[in-house]
This record gives sequence, C-alpha cells and structure tokens, in this order.
Amino acid sequence: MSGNDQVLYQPEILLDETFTLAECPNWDARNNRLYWTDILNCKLHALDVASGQRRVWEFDSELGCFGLTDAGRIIVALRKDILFLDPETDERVALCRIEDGIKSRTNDGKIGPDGAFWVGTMDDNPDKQPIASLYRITPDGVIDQKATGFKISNGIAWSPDGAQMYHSDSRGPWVNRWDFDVASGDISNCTRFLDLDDTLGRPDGAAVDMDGCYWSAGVSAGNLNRFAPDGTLLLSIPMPMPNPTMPCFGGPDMKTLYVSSHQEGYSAEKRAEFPHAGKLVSLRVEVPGVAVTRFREKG
Ligand SMILES: O=C1O[C@H](CS(=O)(=O)O)[C@@H](O)[C@H](O)[C@H]1O
Repeated sequence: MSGNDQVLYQPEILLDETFTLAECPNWDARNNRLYWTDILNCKLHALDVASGQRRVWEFDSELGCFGLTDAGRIIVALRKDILFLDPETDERVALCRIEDGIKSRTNDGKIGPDGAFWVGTMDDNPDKQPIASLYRITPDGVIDQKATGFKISNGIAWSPDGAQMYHSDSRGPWVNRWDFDVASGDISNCTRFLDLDDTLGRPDGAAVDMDGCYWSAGVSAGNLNRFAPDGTLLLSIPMPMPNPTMPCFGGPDMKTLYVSSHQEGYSAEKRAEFPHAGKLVSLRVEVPGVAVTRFREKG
C-alpha cells in the first residue's frame, strides 16, 4: 500500500526486514529515497521507495547517525570517526574524530538549520553514566562541544523557524528546548520541555511538523507521541513493536512518517513474540513535517 493510500495514523510495515538497532531515518527528497542506519551492525541502508531498490553500505564501527549534504554526499558519524560517504562511488573521506579515549559512541544526530552536523554521544557501558555530550561539527571539521552531562543524547530536532532546538536524554528521561541562532549555531536559554517515563516511553529519536509539534519515539512503551509546542500530549500512537526508535517525515508531500525500531538485546523467544521488532513502518499524517537541512559542504 503506497503512502498515499494509507489511513491516517495507521502504521504499515514498510519492509519485511528486521534490523538490530534501526535508527536515524533520513528522507532524501532529491532521489525519493529513505536512508537509515543499523547502528550495532555498522551499516547504512537505503530504500528507493518507488522502485523498491535496496542498498547497503558497511563500515568498521557502530554507525550512530548521519546526514545528507548539499553536494549529494552523506556525512556519517561512526563510533569515533566522522567521514563523508559518496553513495554513488562508495568513496569515503575522513573529516575528524570525536570523544577519543572515552568509552562512548555516537548516537542520535541531525543536520541543523545552520547547515552544521549536530552529533550526540552516549555512554556505551551497561550502567549509563552522564558522560555523553552534544557536538556541532562544521564543514571544516571543527568540533564544538555545545552541552554535556547526558547518558544517552537523543531526540534532536528544530522548530519550523529554526529558532528553537529540542534535545533529549533517553535516560533522563527528559526533553529540553534551547533558543537557537540559525546564523551562528549558538544555543542559549535551555528550558525543560518534557519530563517523561515509561508510561508514554523514554524519548528516543524525534522530528517536528509544520505546526511546531514534536514527534517523539517513546522507545520503552511502543508509542509514537506527538506533543504541542506547549508540551501538551496531542497523540500517542501505538506502534506494532515494543521499541520504536525514531520518526522521520518524507514522501512527496512530507506527510508520510517513517519510523524505525530496534530489537537490541532480544532473546529468540522475544523475537518470536514480537516479529515486527526491528522493522520500519510508515504512517500517513495530516500535518507535513519540517524538511531537514542539508549539510553545507559547498559553503
Ligand atoms: O538511541 C538509542 O536509544 C536507546 C534508548 S534506551 O536505552 O532504550 O533508553 C538505546 O537503547 C540505543 O542503544 C540508542 O542507540
């Protein structure tokens, strides 16, 4: 069933494939293509929605997040390495490294309205300590630590006008909102937007729609939650798997929500109980999403 035929808010299985830790779906409007990562399997995946063509790129460490660039490349955050990938030639060019010497990995990240790559990290140890940070990476490879003291940096997204940045710690579990200067990438005036728990689900990946509503994957409750700009819960949509990880708007009208999920640490019995865990779903929504900016390679 194509995205245009789906009933509103009804999740449909997009692909009959399961991934261990699918995250970071990204819509490539130029090519009508969805990209996502399978973090722990160190892979980047792509689906050409019209043709169904699938492509996979493999890397040598966990692929936490990535973003699309204005030059048609992909900026990729591996465990520590940040590099450019040309998806057509498979050429890879190193840019910089992040958090060398710290037992952490990159996690959620996104290109901001300032055209920079915002990358969060997470404590990679079983007992999560607040060692994680949020960084801004510019085309010249300058890494600027913007905030720190998190356990699992997540949920980054910007308001439609770019003046506000949302950011979560899945193990807070909370979502903060910052004032954002699009010209400089400066952030200020951090306020608490949401305090969450396992009722609605810990805040994993997120996206914002054109009404300024924050869509958050409630990763510990199997929900996709939509919050108004004042923090009011507007919708909580049950997903067909226990652990949704991140929403992303796409499709020609930006009214198709693609949602990734995980089966990290599942036993064989749990996988059998939840056969859709680790799959991607899509659902139609009423309000289009905010298009994610491309990384400004070309200045
Ligand atoms: O993005 C991620 O978030 C989840 C969050 S939680 O641990 O369920 O609170 C984490 O499991 C996953 O490893 C990480 O990539």
